Amino acid sequence: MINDDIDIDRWRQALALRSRVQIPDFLQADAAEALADELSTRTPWQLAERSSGESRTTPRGAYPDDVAFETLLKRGYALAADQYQFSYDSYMLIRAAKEGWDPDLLAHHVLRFLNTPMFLEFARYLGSDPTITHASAQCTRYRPGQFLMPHQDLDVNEGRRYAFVINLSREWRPDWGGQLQFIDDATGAVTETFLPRWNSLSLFRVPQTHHVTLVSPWAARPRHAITGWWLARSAP
Ligand SMILES: O=C(O)CCC(=O)C(=O)O
Ligand SMILES: [Fe+2]
Repeated sequence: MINDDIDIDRWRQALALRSRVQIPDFLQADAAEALADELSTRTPWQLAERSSGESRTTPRGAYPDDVAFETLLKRGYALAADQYQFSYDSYMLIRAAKEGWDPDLLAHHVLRFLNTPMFLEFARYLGSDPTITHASAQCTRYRPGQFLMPHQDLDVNEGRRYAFVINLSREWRPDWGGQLQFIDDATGAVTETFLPRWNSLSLFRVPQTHHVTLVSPWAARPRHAITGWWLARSAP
């Protein structure tokens, strides 16, 4: 599933030095194509957002219509002036696997692959982190107007060591927004921007302050990704 030509030692060094990297051509081309096709045509998305003041995910099969979607976005924008907000579409692979949702989806293979001994060995080596034992993953989609405000990915229970994003939207333009940016807590400066480039892996050590900028109204397609964390956990 991963591209055999990745220069692992080069990225390992860069990651150790800078705590984040973006690796191009991460998946084998046919896997990237097949997953991207599934994300854009067959994934049963649920909307995750906080416009009620608390995080909510719409029930399966009840994705809001355009009017309701716009209403929720506008409510979220109003609250975003002084509180943490986000709006993105999610397909929760861990929950889906546990509950037996949609067994024909290819995305299930990704979660399984990320948890094979071989991949976890690769993750520990690439991240110079012997504590990594598991990976979580979800599919995500950011449509025009959706966003994820600054946060650090800290989760006391989960043991998140690295965050990863496999970007699966083709020919993403910088003016389409949807950029993963890293913020210096002391100065507020943007220290690095990762465009969601086709088939790149954005990988960074947790915690770091980061956000996903608003996807522009004129973006020609949604921003699709498979994202999650490499975890240090004692039990499954
Ligand atoms: O999609 C991305 O680039 C990052 C997503 C993220 O930060 C998160 O889901 O916590
Ligand atoms: Fe994050």
